[in-house]
Amino acid sequence: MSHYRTFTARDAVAWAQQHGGLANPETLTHAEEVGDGNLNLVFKVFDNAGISRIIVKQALPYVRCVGESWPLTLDRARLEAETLIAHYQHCPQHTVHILHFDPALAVMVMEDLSSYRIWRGELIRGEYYPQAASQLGEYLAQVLFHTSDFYLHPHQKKAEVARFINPDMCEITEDLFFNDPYCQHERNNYPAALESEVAALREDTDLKLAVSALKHRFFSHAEALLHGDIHSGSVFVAKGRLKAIDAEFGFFGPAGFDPGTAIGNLLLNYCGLPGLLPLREAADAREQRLADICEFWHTFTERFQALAREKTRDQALGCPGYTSQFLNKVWHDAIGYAGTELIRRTVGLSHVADIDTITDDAMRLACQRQALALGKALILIADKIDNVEEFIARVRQYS
Ligand SMILES: Nc1ncnc2c1ncn2[C@@H]1O[C@H](COP(=O)(O)OP(=O)(O)O)[C@@H](O)[C@H]1O
Ligand SMILES: CSC[C@H]1O[C@H](OP(=O)(O)O)[C@H](O)[C@@H]1O
Repeated sequence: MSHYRTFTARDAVAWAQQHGGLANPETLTHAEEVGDGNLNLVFKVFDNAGISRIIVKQALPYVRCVGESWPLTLDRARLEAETLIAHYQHCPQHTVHILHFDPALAVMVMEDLSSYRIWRGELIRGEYYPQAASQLGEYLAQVLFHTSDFYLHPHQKKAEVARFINPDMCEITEDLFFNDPYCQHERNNYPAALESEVAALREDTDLKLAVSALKHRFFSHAEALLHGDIHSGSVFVAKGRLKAIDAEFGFFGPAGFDPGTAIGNLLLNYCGLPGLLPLREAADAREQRLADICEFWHTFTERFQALAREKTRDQALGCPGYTSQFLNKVWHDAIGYAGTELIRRTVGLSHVADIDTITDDAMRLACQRQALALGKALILIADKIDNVEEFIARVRQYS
């Protein structure tokens, strides 16, 4: 018999008092539900001075943004907590700290990051965090390397793959990224004016073949413990600091998926900027986004290479030149996955504020068209791009 019940604000306060690890838990007095994501309840728990001190997050037995007609496993809370705990072990400076997890209630208690801001909002407002991209590269290099066959003993790696089997959440990604945009589906959501571009997606056999290969690798390549949904809304930033949250899509998948999702979201912002900021500021912010992608790419590559040099345990994977060969494949995958993120956020169920909050209809449509054209091109040319300079040059071609 399950003890699950949906938390009220009062429950959240009691839970935070009991499990928040504060020296003075009685000072916690009230809570507010602030969840703005697609899936879960998130409570901020405040003290008697009105300061938010602890976060209590609970999975609902359905998809929040759709409702009870779309039931969803509560086990996603365990997968989120365990992924973040594993990532914290390898990169505490860039991962939110999970303080407590209860599987029956699907509730976790975590570090309050209210002094940070969600990166997506900052990117939309034109606020620049010059270290964020390189910190995100550091986070992904650390967590992907330390959960890969380069580092883990083969037995431990296989046990970890089993612990992080996440079929229900993976199915959402499999459908939303790789199926829906390429067929007529009731979940799709795009303006009528985009119909001819969207019909062209359905008819493009080369594109669909490339998407099939990306989906197949997502199904079958258990390379590392991914965050699984590392978009700019899953990243908190502050001056010189960055922390990842929201890892309920975590599982062992192709290492290029996370860097691809991150780059895809920087590019969605790039596409939206002309509709978000005045002309001159938008042009400057676009250059910053391209510089962000460069920083992210270089940091990830250099850190992963350095970790592989110092810490590879497997004899064959330690062969000189193998890490570079592996990383070339990771980047080819990442470019393809970035393309699928651009497309699914434009025509699929779940959009991004970087484009949807553009108030001028014609401008928003132009930005959506650019995202689609860029997404398509990236999927098709992914395997031909060998370094970030070539990648940036290709992005500029679609501007
Ligand atoms: N550790 C945290 N500290 C402060 N605010 C948080 C924290 N975690 C989540 N939030 C707030 O809750 C919102 C939704 O959280 P998120 O984990 O993205 O939920 P979902 O799983 O539903 O997508 C975030 O955008 C942020 O405003
Ligand atoms: C039906 S879930 C849609 C979408 O929502 C997730 O994002 P988030 O939880 O961060 O809001 C994820 O990107 C899913 O693809």
